[in-house]
Amino acid sequence: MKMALQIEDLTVNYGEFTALDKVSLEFQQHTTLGLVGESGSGKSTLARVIAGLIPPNEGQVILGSQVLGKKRSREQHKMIQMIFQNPDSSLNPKHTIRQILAEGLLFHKIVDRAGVEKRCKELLTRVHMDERALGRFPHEFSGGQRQRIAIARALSVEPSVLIADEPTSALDVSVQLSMLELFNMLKSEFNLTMLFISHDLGVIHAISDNVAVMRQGKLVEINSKEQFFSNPKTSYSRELLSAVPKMPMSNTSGGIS
Ligand SMILES: Nc1ncnc2c1ncn2[C@@H]1O[C@H](COP(=O)(O)OP(=O)(O)OP(=O)(O)O)[C@@H](O)[C@H]1O
Repeated sequence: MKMALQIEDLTVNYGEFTALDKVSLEFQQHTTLGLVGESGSGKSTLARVIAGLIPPNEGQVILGSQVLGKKRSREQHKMIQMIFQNPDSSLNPKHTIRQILAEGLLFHKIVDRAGVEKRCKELLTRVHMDERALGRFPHEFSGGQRQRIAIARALSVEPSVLIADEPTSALDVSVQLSMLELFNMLKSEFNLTMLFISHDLGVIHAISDNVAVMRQGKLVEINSKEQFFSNPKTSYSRELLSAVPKMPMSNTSGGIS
């Protein structure tokens, strides 16, 4: 299978503190890598480096066959998009949903001005929202709907890689489930390669093809989902799994939620 993204020996220091310590990973095209690890293990830092939001002190990110330098081109930036736990961080409260979606479409010349309205409507449909949302403002929507708008915004520029950092953590369980279904659907529709961060192993089970585990800035395990949940490689992963209360079996969590 082709590699969509590779990261090699990524290291990030915050002053004396090493938040990422020579992390290397490969992402096969059109797969989802679930990233788990305790709070402070470096998951968000890794996500932000891959998305180009913070530069690494060492190491590199390779997208397809291109090494992404410290200053990414406009095209390189658009290819890796990120979604956050709080959608408000990427939605300008003073802009209508139309303006929010149109911005990236025009900036990256995905469509011309005449094509914007149609494309905005299509994007909303893809995230299962009504096109009448276009004239409204972010505060007029629920948290789950705002997250859908943030997803539509990220996908508007046609990225090849989507990074989602705890995108369902702030949502009710019922909304979480429909959001996970949406991510799985969009992964196929948009041919995405995904990095999905969650502290919830039920969510990781529902969304991932492969699972990576971080601890204290280091990658301690990378495994297929099946192997991770049935036969993890490290005692740390076994600890993580055993810390999860056993719940009645469900379709999404395989008993771990
Ligand atoms: N800008 C910063 N300056 C200094 N230290 C930072 C900064 N950002 C993160 N850190 C530290 O780096 C470590 C890794 O943080 P990071 O947010 O990547 O962890 P995480 O695994 O995503 O945690 P969580 O699950 O709680 O979000 C933490 O100890 C954090 O306090």
